[in-house]
Amino acid sequence: MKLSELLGVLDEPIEDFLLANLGEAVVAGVTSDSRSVEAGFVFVGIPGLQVDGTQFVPQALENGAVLVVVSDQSDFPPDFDARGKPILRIQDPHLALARLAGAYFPAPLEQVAAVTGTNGKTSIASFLRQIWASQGIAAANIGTIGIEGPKGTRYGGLTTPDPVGLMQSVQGLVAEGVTHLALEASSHGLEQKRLDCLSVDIGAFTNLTRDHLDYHGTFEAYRAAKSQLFSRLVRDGGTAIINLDDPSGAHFLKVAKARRLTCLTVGRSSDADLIVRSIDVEGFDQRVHLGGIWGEIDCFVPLVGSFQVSNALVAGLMAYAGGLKPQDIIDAICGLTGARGRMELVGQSGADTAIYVDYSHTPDSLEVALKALRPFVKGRLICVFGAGGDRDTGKRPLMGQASNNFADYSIVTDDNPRSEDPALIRAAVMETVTNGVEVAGRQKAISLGVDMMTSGDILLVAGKGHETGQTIKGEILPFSDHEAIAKALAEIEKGAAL
Ligand SMILES: CC(=O)N[C@H]1[C@@H](OP(=O)(O)OP(=O)(O)OC[C@H]2O[C@@H](n3ccc(=O)[nH]c3=O)[C@H](O)[C@@H]2O)O[C@H](CO)[C@@H](O)[C@@H]1O[C@H](C)C(=O)N[C@@H](C)C(=O)N[C@H](CCC(=O)O)C(=O)O
Ligand SMILES: Nc1ncnc2c1ncn2[C@@H]1O[C@H](COP(=O)(O)OP(=O)(O)OP(=O)(O)O)[C@@H](O)[C@H]1O
Ligand SMILES: N[C@H](CCC[C@H](N)C(=O)O)C(=O)O
Ligand SMILES: [Mg+2]
Repeated sequence: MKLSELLGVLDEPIEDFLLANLGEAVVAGVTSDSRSVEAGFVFVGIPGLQVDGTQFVPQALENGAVLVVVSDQSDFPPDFDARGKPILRIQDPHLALARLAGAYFPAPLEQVAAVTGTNGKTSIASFLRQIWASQGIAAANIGTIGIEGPKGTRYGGLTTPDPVGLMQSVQGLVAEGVTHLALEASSHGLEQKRLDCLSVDIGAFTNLTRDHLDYHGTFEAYRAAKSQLFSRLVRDGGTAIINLDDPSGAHFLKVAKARRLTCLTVGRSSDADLIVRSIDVEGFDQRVHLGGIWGEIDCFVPLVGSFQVSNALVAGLMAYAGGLKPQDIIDAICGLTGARGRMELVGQSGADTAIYVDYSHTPDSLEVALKALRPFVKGRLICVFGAGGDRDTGKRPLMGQASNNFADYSIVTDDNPRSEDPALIRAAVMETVTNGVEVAGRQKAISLGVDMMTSGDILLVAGKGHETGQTIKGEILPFSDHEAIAKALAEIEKGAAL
């Protein structure tokens, strides 16, 4: 692709001398990491939290960058003379990176949907892919659990990947025949415009509770970041799906209406387009009576927790917005499987017991998960959990409180301590815990939880869900809650056999 063609996707003016001198140059790649620059690459210097990418302009040019794009607010490193160099100064490098990545890695899709909110994104993206797939559509979802597509699952890193990595993945999926894509729009991703490389047809909002205040500073700023899905990202004429049961639903509806997006709402209120009239728990399944635009109809959700009803219906409305028929959607919901590590039943420690792994790592999701399990508890509800390091410190005592209030016994342990001292994180969680114990080391804590179970007990191992590693002091050590539980169960069996 020629540079002049690529630069056409930027809204900002390009100086004539750049186009005259470089317009015909063939671009060999786009990146925001100077260490990946090769001859012919366009390098975009992103002002980051640690460092301003503009500092790496000399390195990028040395590595053969055909053009570097930097913020008009940034300073070059000392002694660097920018005169006569192929440098484009623009207002918004994040947006430029996304637009350039989108143009450089074209990936024609029929439908792109993105879901935002504090909890439920991974579940909804996976459910939407499953609903599409039930109709023979080649679909994929990309997010916290990686990529799930027709050819299986690949582990991933970020909830919303950076635009270059994202577009490379999307191109791979398109080459496999994928036409429909469901994405998770994290607040970091929206703020950093990571999804601006794609044209989003359908957006959805689930719920908003405390998370990521370390990054956003205030709840209002966090909400504003999430609101960008409707205020900016969903394309003109696109559709917004909104969960009205959440207190922030009305705000998101207002934002979507201001953009004149087609709005479809779901919730218990009779104002919702899809009305949840009642939910009856039938064993580990739920029967939901719906009213509104799909008529008076029952929908069967084969998952635990009323939050999964909300997730399934948001995904259902996203599929509906894309043209699927209500009956086909309801049939597909009946066959949904939960995303890995989301309220997943992974074992038993004796008769009438159950062990669940769940990804709840916020005060609200921990409360929601514990409340979802409560109806099935005949003995005690035991909760093993911790809080992540290098993340919002304010949520730690609130997570302790959630477990204290809604579990019968709390085992407070380590999540991903990252660069922090795990003992200090545990101490912050323990501030509000009166009904439990602190245990250093996640395996030890899980083994204790499994060991103390007696008939009628349910154990919830919360916080790490699908994760296969534990980040401690910059190193990712292999760790999986699934394996830790299996190990604890094997130890009990071994003990019993002796
Ligand atoms: C807080 C956050 O969003 N951080 C992201 C951000 O890092 P940063 O701002 O610290 O970047 P930086 O290190 O200052 O570097 C600035 C720029 O210089 C470049 N650089 C750097 C060094 C060098 O030698 N050469 C060079 O060019 C970097 O590539 C970068 O473009 O930009 C990086 C490059 O895109 C991301 O990898 C990084 O994600 C980190 C790994 C991360 O942990 N992010 C988490 C918090 C995150 O994004 N989470 C969300 C939400 C999760 C959820 O709730 O589900 C997610 O979407 O996953
Ligand atoms: N609709 C919901 N409302 C409240 N809690 C939920 C909801 N859906 C899921 N949860 C809880 O939140 C946890 C995370 O769910 P999920 O992974 O689907 O959300 P997410 O938004 O993708 O999270 P993340 O931001 O970490 O990627 C689940 O394990 C469950 O405990
Ligand atoms: N996307 C979330 C995941 C948190 C998972 C939890 N296990 C933790 O480490 O806190 C984050 O990066 O904050
Ligand atoms: Mg997720």
